Amino acid sequence: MTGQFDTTSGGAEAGDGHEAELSASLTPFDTDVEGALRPRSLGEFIGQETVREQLDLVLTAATRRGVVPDHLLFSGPPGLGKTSLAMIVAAELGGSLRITSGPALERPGDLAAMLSNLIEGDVLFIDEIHRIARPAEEMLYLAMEDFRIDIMVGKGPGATSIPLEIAPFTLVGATTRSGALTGPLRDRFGFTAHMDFYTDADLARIVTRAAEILAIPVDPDAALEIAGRSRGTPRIANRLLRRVRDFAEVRADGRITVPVARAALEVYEVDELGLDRLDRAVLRALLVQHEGGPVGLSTLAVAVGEESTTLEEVCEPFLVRAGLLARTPRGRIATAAAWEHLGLTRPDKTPAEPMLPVEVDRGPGARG
Ligand SMILES: Nc1ncnc2c1ncn2[C@@H]1O[C@H](COP(=O)(O)OP(=O)(O)OP(=O)(O)O)[C@@H](O)[C@H]1O
Repeated sequence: MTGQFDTTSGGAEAGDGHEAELSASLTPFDTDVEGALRPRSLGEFIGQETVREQLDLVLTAATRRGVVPDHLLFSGPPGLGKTSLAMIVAAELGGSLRITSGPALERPGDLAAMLSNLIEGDVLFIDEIHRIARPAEEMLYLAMEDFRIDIMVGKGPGATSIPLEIAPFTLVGATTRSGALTGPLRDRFGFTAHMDFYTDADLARIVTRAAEILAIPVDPDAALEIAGRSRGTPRIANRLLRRVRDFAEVRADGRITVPVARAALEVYEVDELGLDRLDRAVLRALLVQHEGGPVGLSTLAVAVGEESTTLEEVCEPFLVRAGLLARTPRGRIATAAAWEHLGLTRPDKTPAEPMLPVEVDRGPGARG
């Protein structure tokens, strides 16, 4: 079954100038390279076996009962396939996919317009749902539970609310911070999928699949080499593949072999663990300027000329996950693996042992 993907209308009222904003951040399957690489069915979706099995059960059972499936929440770091899964849900159900994001739903009217335009079986995808404004969130409660919204007419004491039935639909919410969702919103999802980082073997399959779609000849070992530097993330794997392809076409014969992949990734400054220049600059500042810490985040940020938030949100999660950096109450510290990775020797920071008087047992009857 193939669903339709409506990412342009956003469901907002025509002419309010808000359509593009409501649906700006996302792309349908075929508009760009990333879209072309998206898996289109659960069968094509590589890895995340548990999520796939659970989701398949939810969708199949609902289809057999002839009802719309429960609302679905996909949580996990960026680039792991939440948007792709939402598209797959719509495709598997044969419904249309309406795409928007939490920050775009500033006014409840924006959401009301989208909801009232849904037809039965549609899938409404709200990316970054943890960033939805409170009034829109409250409207969503009723919509999710009773397929109904209350439209406020008028202002002040004369204002009245008119209930409006909406078509049964499935909401798919995606979030990188499920902890930031309010309890009432989280409770209204019938199924939550926690997406994990991918194994190198799964990423190598993703690279191989993408290479086939893009008609890039790639050796299996080279796919694994790219996978190993992709930080467990399909989006990064596909991006590195495209950069390695550039290198292979310009500096080699077009085929991606292990030496070609290694040479390319050296040019793009992606090391064997997947660290980029900024990651290594952070580690170097921590090791060389601060002897491995502990050091505060803002001090590190100044040392590498970046914003603290960039360090905290972009570099740190991976450095921590790779076991190179640890957060402690006194600040960031480097692990032994970090010294080893940058090929540096840890200075001996143990303070000199104070000379303590040693008591010697000279045995009974001994004299001073
Ligand atoms: N399981 C998978 N199998 C094959 N390709 C995948 C898989 N998951 C993701 N991809 C690829 O990775 C790219 C990024 O995936 P997607 O946009 O769905 O991630 P996301 O989690 O929604 O990210 P974000 O939260 O940043 O929007 C897609 O274009 C797709 O090609």
